Amino acid sequence: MTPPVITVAHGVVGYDGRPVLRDVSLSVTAGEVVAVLGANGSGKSTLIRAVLGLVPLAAGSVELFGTPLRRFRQWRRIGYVPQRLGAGGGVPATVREVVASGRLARRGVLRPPGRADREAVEEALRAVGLADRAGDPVATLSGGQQQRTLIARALAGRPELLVLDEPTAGVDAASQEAFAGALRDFVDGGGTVLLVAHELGPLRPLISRAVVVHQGGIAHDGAVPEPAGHHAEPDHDHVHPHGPDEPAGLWSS
Ligand SMILES: Nc1ncnc2c1ncn2[C@@H]1O[C@H](COP(=O)(O)OP(=O)(O)OP(=O)(O)O)[C@@H](O)[C@H]1O
Repeated sequence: MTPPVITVAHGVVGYDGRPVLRDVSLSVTAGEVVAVLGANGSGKSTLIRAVLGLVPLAAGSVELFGTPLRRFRQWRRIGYVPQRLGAGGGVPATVREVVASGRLARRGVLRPPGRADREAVEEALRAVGLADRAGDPVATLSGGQQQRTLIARALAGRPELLVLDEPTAGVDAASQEAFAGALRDFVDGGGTVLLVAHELGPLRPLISRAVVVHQGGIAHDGAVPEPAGHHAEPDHDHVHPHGPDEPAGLWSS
């Protein structure tokens, strides 16, 4: 049997001795699109950073593609888009250069890019709707377009797993739609996705499962919860898949 793409078993993470994740277990199988939801500071980013080995576990274990994290070396199978580019300080790189950097893990730094590299870069640029901006300096793009550039960089490496931290936060509607389209193509091609989100927006129909992080644990793992505003509707009387002690405003924080 194929092992899960991600397995976290009883993961504990703390910063400076202060626990952030207490006992988190999570398994993601190939082809799933899992959204990690929760209020600000609940530990969503910490969870995905622990999955990637970017923060150490105080206890518990992580496996990627069936291999314990400490022995895992096949990083080309994973594309990661962190939360923000930051102000950038006027990086002169063009959109195409940034996206092409996503091929480095595959081709190595010293070998010049080949046709497969160039094709993967152009395809990724098309996937996120930035082919016409490829020659422009990244600094001249909107925040949403810069975020799409990072997503294209991850896609250019042709990963099997995409890990995205708030890919659509503060991103304009056009970029959100473009991103949703690129993600759909990726998933249709057999890709697996783990993403942190505050609001799902156009991503919503793509999400197969939601994991809600609350007070250092997983408060819900299953169907995508309704947006918070929905609760105010007068005809809102269906039974929730999650417990009655669920925190309000998971979506509005
Ligand atoms: N490097 C760090 N050192 C110390 N504390 C940290 C560090 N990173 C995060 N924290 C703290 O850990 C807690 C969880 O942070 P995390 O970024 O995982 O939450 P989050 O759910 O992703 O929040 P947000 O929605 O604001 O991005 C917060 O209280 C945060 O201040």
